[in-house]
Amino acid sequence: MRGRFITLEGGEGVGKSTQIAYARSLLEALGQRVVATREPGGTPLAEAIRALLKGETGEGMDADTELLLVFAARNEHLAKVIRPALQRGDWVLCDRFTDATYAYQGLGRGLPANRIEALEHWVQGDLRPDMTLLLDAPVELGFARVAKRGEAFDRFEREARNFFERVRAAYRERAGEFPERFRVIDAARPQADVSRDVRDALLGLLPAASSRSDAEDADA
Ligand SMILES: Nc1ncnc2c1ncn2[C@@H]1O[C@H](COP(=O)(O)OP(=O)(O)OP(=O)(O)O)[C@@H](O)[C@H]1O
Ligand SMILES: Cc1cn([C@H]2C[C@H](O)[C@@H](COP(=O)(O)O)O2)c(=O)[nH]c1=O
Repeated sequence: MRGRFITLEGGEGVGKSTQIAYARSLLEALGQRVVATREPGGTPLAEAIRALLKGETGEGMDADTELLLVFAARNEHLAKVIRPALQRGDWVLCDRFTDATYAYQGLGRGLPANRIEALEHWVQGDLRPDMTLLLDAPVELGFARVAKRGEAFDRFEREARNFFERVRAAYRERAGEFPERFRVIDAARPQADVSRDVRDALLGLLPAASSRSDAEDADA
């Protein structure tokens, strides 16, 4: 049986990594095999591309170069990690995927959607996430959380506020376009409230045999 492909999306600092860690421990406690991964990244080569994208060379980057690097990393990640895991029947929890490309390189950078669609079709074929959890929160709230980490901002995080407003708007548009796939979660609330919504969304994908009370035991 093919596994489940779940992506978490949203702007900077909304809590994606936090909720992936939560989802992983919940699913593992329910006896599921889980691969938790991220984009860009997830393999040594894709992580090296991530470092280039995040700006470790210190030079700027043409928007089309950025788009091509994102999809080069994605192709490697799909070939080495995501497709094999799904073929084994595992759950794949991925911190960002192609919706991020539509948000950041599409509305954010202003690249035309048909350029992204062409690469999506080439690299993914018909593979799409089974479910996408969009953690939605005001841009300033996400940045306040990122700032608390006390780390230097990367090449994306140094973009202007209106870039991230476009990213947020693009994610919300995508959620409206694909309502069967997206669950929009208000990520401005305390962590435990967000996790409850994540749990409810995931339980909806589990076979009926894994009951809600099992999940409540795992959560305790
Ligand atoms: N609901 C929440 N309320 C308050 N703080 C939170 C919440 N969720 C996560 N945090 C904290 O906010 C910070 C950012 O969270 P996290 O790293 O999970 O976000 P992210 O979306 O993965 O960030 P990035 O976009 O940088 O990858 C962390 O310090 C985390 O502990
Ligand atoms: C998948 C993907 C990612 N990005 C950007 C978005 C973020 O600023 C960084 C990833 O770092 P984070 O720790 O997850 O915040 O990469 C992008 O521009 N396009 C994409 O497709």
